Amino acid sequence: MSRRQDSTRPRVAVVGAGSWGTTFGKVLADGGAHVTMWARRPELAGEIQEGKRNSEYLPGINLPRDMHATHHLSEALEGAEQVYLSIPSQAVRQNLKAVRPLIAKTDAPIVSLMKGVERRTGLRMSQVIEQELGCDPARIAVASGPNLALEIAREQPTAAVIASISQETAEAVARRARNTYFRTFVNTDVIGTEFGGVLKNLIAVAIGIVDGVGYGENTKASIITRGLVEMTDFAVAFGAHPETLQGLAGLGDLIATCQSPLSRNNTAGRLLGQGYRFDDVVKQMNQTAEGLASVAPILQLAREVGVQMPIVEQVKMVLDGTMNPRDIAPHLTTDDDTPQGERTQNGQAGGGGALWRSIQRALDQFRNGGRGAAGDRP
Ligand SMILES: NC(=O)C1=CN([C@@H]2O[C@H](COP(=O)(O)OP(=O)(O)OC[C@H]3O[C@@H](n4cnc5c(N)ncnc54)[C@H](O)[C@@H]3O)[C@@H](O)[C@H]2O)C=CC1
Ligand SMILES: O=C(CO)COP(=O)(O)O
Repeated sequence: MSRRQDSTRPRVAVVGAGSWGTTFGKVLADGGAHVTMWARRPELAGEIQEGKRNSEYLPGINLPRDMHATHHLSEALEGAEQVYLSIPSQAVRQNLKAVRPLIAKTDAPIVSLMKGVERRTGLRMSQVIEQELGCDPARIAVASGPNLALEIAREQPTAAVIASISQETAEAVARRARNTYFRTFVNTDVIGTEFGGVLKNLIAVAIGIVDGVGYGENTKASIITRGLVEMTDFAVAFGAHPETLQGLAGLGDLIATCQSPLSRNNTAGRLLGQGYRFDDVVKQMNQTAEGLASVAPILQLAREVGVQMPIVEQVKMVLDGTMNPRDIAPHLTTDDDTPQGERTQNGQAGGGGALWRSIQRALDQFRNGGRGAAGDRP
């Protein structure tokens, strides 16, 4: 590629050069963009820029020749038509403070690639971006889906979804972030798309735990299925469309993350299930496992809207060391004797929560002449 051809390519910036940021940079470059990565560490920026490698995060992967990297944020952001963010969720706010003045004169879409919530505030990443950049939410997009970085870096065919409250923004980002091995769909359900990515991490930790204990496929399938119910109840209570949780950002990502040993959340869970203590697991993980920091704020949010999340509750107990990993199950050990309807634990889409559940139970009892329990509901 000549310098002239390179300069006619649309410029994009990727902030964060870990496994996902670098992989996404490759996706964008292979899709025709002029990509500049920002890496916090100069030596990593140097390796990507000079060697076209990121040996720490993507061993064995050759990066495109025209993918660039710098550890100067201003250089990375200069002239960017779109800005992608891929750093651990707990570090996003502080990094955005540095980004803000550098993009003040542009209206470039800002795209979150992250799958966590901020521990202190419980906010989704698009909300943190909106707060810190003070920008129109229609400029913000999020990318999610079954996207294990190393598989995509190996160019294995994958689909993802780009969500923005602005269809136009979602489409502009989806057009840029696609190539022969990476296809992007769009939706306008930012809440469902973001929460799907956050919540599947928590279920993947649970799957890792039971895997580490040595339980088999029945346990895992039960947790995945009931986990999807928890994810849906929670997200819908916050305004998500239930269909989003059936899509790439929900079920799709849940399957990928729960099945793959590449998943860091799954790996962290497995170590816990094998008997390692939480502190030791954190020490052993040299990449980001977002689920570990998201458990507490998600449970706090769930309590605020009256949504029950028995699997996530148990993950927290295992993390806290108050539950033996062997006892984790797709239900609460404190379940009462009344069999639950299968469809959701919290009632209808829309999130009536515990209140709705009691009403359902009372109605069922009334229909049964005051006898018996609620059966499976469609
Ligand atoms: N790796 C994957 O397969 C996927 C990851 N994600 C999400 O992408 C986000 C980033 O994860 P990964 O790239 O996988 O993590 P990673 O652990 O591979 O890389 C994180 C990067 O952020 C940098 N970093 C750490 N602390 C920082 C700070 N305070 N300020 C600036 N940079 C800092 C690290 O040096 C590293 O370059 C997470 O929210 C994750 O859930 C989403 C889809 C796939
Ligand atoms: O989000 C992911 C796959 O879609 C990556 O999952 P982990 O963060 O658990 O590796």
